[in-house]
Amino acid sequence: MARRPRSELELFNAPTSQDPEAEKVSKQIDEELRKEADRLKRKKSREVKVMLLGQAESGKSTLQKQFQLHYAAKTLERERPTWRPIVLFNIIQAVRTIMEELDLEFFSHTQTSSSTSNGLSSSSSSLLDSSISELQRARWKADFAQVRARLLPLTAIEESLASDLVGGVMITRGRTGFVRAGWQSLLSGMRARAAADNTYADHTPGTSNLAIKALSMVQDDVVELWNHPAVKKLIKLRKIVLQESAAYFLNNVSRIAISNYIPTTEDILNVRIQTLGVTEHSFEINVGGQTMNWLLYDVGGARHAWVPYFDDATAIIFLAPISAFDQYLEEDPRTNRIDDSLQLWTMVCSNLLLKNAHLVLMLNKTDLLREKLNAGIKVRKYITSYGDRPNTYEEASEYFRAHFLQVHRRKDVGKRAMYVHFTSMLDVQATRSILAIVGEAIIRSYMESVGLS
Ligand SMILES: Nc1nc2c(ncn2[C@@H]2O[C@H](COP(=O)(O)OP(=O)(O)OP(=O)(O)O)[C@@H](O)[C@H]2O)c(=O)[nH]1
Ligand SMILES: [Mg+2]
Repeated sequence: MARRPRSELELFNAPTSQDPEAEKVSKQIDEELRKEADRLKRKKSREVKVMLLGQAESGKSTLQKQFQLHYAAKTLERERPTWRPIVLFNIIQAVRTIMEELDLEFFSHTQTSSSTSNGLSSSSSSLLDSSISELQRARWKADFAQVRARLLPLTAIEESLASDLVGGVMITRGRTGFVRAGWQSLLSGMRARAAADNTYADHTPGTSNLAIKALSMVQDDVVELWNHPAVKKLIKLRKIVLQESAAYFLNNVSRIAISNYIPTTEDILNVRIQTLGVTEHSFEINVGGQTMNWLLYDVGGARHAWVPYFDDATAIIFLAPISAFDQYLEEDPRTNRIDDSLQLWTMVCSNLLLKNAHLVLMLNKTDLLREKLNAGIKVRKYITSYGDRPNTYEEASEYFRAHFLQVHRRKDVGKRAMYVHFTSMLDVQATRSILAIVGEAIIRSYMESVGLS
């Protein structure tokens, strides 16, 4: 007859050690505990902890997606539909931001002068005034009034889409329009479910289907708005400031506005959603014949308060977006974003708690840097110390690299070697090669740290 498993209480009240049966059970338990401890020790000894650091929007989550793409492609495949509402959210956010700025431009300025000959008032504080005629302005205002009315049903969905994403928590309506705490747990819940049932379903179907429908009905208006000369002009004048990925999504509206839309890998890499807190991602990665469990910690924003929890990190990958030379911090508009990155990098290099971590520096968004320089944006205008150097990609990228290297040379408390890469996290092929190099270097450093080299 099969023996009934003993309950914990029975084991607790088990006969004394003279009882051979009890001794056998006790030995068995000891053996199992030892095995479990061994297993945990083995697992821990194969764990590579990597912390992703860098200012907000530096590309940490995008790097995490690239890791996933190269080392756990199946999971990314399963998650595809869960990015659908977020893509839609990014599009609606962009449309709403443009509309708000146009509203301010055309309808909210202090009207100073009296009516003009065509019956429209002219405003004195408009940014566009200096560069366009009154007639032009009146035409644009009329264009916008029409488009605005047609786009209202689309922008009205933003909040319910957002509240679906955050499980009803809340969403801000600022430029970044970030989603507050809650979305990650929901998204990871959705991912877990998608992974578990292996389905390809959107887990917020109601609202995102509604959003797709609304988008498909007004897609021509979205395109018209996006290509309108007034919008282009206000973007150039930096009156309208959109997320970096807005242009990508607005240029792809007709592809996305279909009922069976599933985000492509490029869409997923372009999505912008702020990470809050720390998210852990685990991958089995085989580097040089060794399969290790990599734990990637994606730290939202520049929250260095988390650093003490990662004093056992094998490596830190620090991302510095070098395209940001003409941008300032949202929370402190006097701080240039490259300066901010250098300050954070100084903190990382000089942090004693992290002194054993292998350092990798990724000078990211090189594609955007190129674009900006090609468009004639001058580094010197924003960073005076750039002086008379040529405004070329080669010169500027080298200039930024030298600054980061200098900080490392002066501030590194661990006397570590440092690996620098120029990256564009949207470039799948180039990132694949860089991840292979970075992976090997991290494993080598890991082996040295555990005395296996
Ligand atoms: N053009 C370009 N865009 C990039 C690159 N890397 C990231 N992005 C985009 O930049 C935006 C911000 O990237 P994220 O990965 O969300 O930034 P993050 O560092 O995780 O930001 P937080 O979560 O706020 O800390 C996203 O829209 C990305 O698609 C790059 O190399 N080039
Ligand atoms: Mg992030």
